[in-house]
Amino acid sequence: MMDKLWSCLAGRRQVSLRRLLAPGPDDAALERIFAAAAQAPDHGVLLPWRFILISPERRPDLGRAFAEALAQRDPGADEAARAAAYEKAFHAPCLVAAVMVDDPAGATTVPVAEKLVSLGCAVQNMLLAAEAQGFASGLASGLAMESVAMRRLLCLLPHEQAICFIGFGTGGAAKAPRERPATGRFVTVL
Ligand SMILES: Cc1cc2nc3c(=O)[nH]c(=O)nc-3n(C[C@H](O)[C@H](O)[C@H](O)COP(=O)(O)O)c2cc1C
Repeated sequence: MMDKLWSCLAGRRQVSLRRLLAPGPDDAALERIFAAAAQAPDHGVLLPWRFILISPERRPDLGRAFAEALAQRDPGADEAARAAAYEKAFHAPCLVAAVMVDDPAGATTVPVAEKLVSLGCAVQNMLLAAEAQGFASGLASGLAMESVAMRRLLCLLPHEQAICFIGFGTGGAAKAPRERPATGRFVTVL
């Protein structure tokens, strides 16, 4: 059991979204990926996150949002830069936006940092569930996440924040394993 878990933990690597190729997960595999998110710890059981699957039909809208976000923060961006921003929407056969929900209606003492931790756990569960099913994955964020155009496209409420996109697909060229920090660098004993 530990071997299986470890092989997923150690086997997962960031694959840039443009290198994620078809096939992506089918409906059943994707459902397991989302079900894995539901296993995340969640202080207060607030469900402080949600995920938005970007359908193929809406990729052009996402592309326009990326391009608009670029134009907003850099009005001088040239046509090539705008085209590259638009193209990002077509990377990865399966693309999901990860959104943190800091719902004031759930007024509790759970701080926003804990909600973000819960989202991070959900995301990692999803990456591992993809890995366990033979799919590669990658995360992408950037300034466009907070743009007006992106917020409008994703229909975010004021208390919601798009954190990153998660791409799933079939891996690019195998990367050399990343050297991981020795536990002594981040574990101390009080
Ligand atoms: C919230 C979040 C956002 C990320 N956004 C990006 C990104 O925009 N571009 C990118 O290349 N990697 C992004 N990454 C992935 C990291 O670059 C990657 O995890 C890191 O290089 C370590 O590699 P590994 O995941 O293979 O261990 C993101 C990771 C996290 C947790």
